[in-house]
Formats: sequence, structure tokens, C-alpha cells
Amino acid sequence: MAFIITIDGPSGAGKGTVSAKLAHELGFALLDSGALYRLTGLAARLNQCNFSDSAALGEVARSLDVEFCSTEAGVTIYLSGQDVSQAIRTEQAGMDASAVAAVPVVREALLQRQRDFAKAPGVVADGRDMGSTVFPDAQLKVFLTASAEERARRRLAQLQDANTGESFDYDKILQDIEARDKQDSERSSSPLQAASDAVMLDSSDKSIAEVLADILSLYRSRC
Ligand SMILES: Nc1ncnc2c1ncn2[C@@H]1O[C@H](COP(=O)(O)OP(=O)(O)O)[C@@H](O)[C@H]1O
Ligand SMILES: Nc1ccn([C@@H]2O[C@H](COP(=O)(O)OP(=O)(O)O)[C@@H](O)[C@H]2O)c(=O)n1
Repeated sequence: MAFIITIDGPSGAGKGTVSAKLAHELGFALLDSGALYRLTGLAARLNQCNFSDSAALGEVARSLDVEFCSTEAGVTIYLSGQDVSQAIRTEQAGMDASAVAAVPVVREALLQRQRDFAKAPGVVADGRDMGSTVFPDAQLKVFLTASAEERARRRLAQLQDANTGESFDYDKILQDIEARDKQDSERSSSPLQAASDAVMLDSSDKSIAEVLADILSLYRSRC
């Protein structure tokens, strides 16, 4: 049987960072569900899809040819054989992901692909609807948040650290984060919201190590 830990929450709350560390610590699989929406957005752009054509977007999601390869340096993601690990992390790719994620047929097309990650001994699933829709019976559900300002500061530092030569503006990043929060929370299909049995964790004033310790202690109390 697989022990399922879901970590949901808004952009920049620290889900991806903490989920990867947690999966490593516990020897669990890692599901980065956001990557699947980012890949769908990117594939739709590459196929010059009309973003208001739901049926076409659904077809793109259904036929995604994706491979996740874990190495010591992290996860490399291939779309139709091309390494797109960097290309899916831009702010534009995040906005595109949020747009395609609001389309019900896209969500439906990606559902089973996500559930297939649940294998013994367990999985850490990072996203927006992991606890509410994809794994409603998960043994531990966490809803990780932080203030929008703190999340924008983190995202700015992350983008600057990536050293792409681009310049970034805090106000624009804050605006994008707030726009994505709004779009993700207000959509009708699997909106961003805490499952009723999720533990709320605010990371605004906590270090990554503190958040990890909090979740590990919740895990130990439940297994
Ligand atoms: N508790 C924290 N304190 C400070 N920085 C953090 C914290 N959690 C995550 N970060 C940093 O914030 C950035 C965004 O984190 P990430 O895990 O990508 O968030 P999410 O997956 O929720 O969008 C990363 O650079 C990460 O190192
Ligand atoms: N389970 C999920 C995961 C992501 N998404 C969408 O995909 C977008 C990108 O997700 P992400 O987790 O990669 O984004 P960040 O939180 O890392 O910025 C989000 O803004 C959501 O719109 C979703 O709808 N459901």
C-alpha cells in the first residue's frame, strides 16, 4: 500500500522545495502535478493551439509524451524527447499552465496519469487539488501557504538565482502571483482550496527546514 502525502497551496508557498526534500527523506515517489499543466501549456504553444479551444487543449493533454528522469542534480523533464526542464519554469509558462488548468477536459485527461504515481512505499504529491480531487483518501494532507508578498520575494530571488541574464521586477511578479491565485481559486473545476481534512501550514515566517520538520512530525504521528 502507498502512503500518500499531499501538499497543496498557492505559487511560491514552498510546495515543490519541501515535497522534493520530503520524498527524498522518506524514499517516496514525487508527483509534481504542476509540471504536467506547465507541459500541457507548453505543448499547446508549440502546436499553435488556440487557448480558447477546449477540445484541442484536451487532446494536447491526453497525448502528452512526457518523461521525468531523476538524477542527483534534480529532475530532467522531456517533452517529445526534448529537455524542457527550464522552458516550463518561466513566468509565462506558469500563466499558460494556469490557463489550461482551468479547462475541465484538460484536468480529466491528466487525472489517471497523476494517480499512477501512487506506488508503495508512498508518494508526495505537490499541486493545487492533490488532497481535494486527485487523492481524496490521502493519509496526510497539508495546505501550505505564505503571504503573497513573501511568495513574490521568494520567486524573485529564485528567478535571479537562475542567472538567465533577464531582469525581473518585484511588482510585476507580485501582480502575476496575485493574478494566478485569483484564476486558480475562482475556476469552477478543482479550484485551489484546502481539503476539509487538510492541516494548514503558513510558511511566511518559517525556514524550509522548519516546514520540513513540521511535515515530518505530522507524518510520524500518522503512520
Ligand atoms: N520556507 C521558505 N523560506 C524561504 N524560502 C523558501 C521557503 N520555501 C521555499 N522557499 C524558496 O521559495 C522559492 C519558491 O519555492 P517553490 O518550492 O518553488 O514554491 P511552490 O512550489 O509552492 O511554487 C524557491 O526558491 C525556494 O527555495
Ligand atoms: N494540481 C495542480 C497543479 C498545478 N495547477 C496549475 O498549474 C499552474 C502551475 O503550477 P505549479 O505548481 O507548477 O506552479 P508554482 O506553484 O510552482 O508556481 C498553477 O498555477 C495551477 O493553475 C493546477 O491547476 N493543479
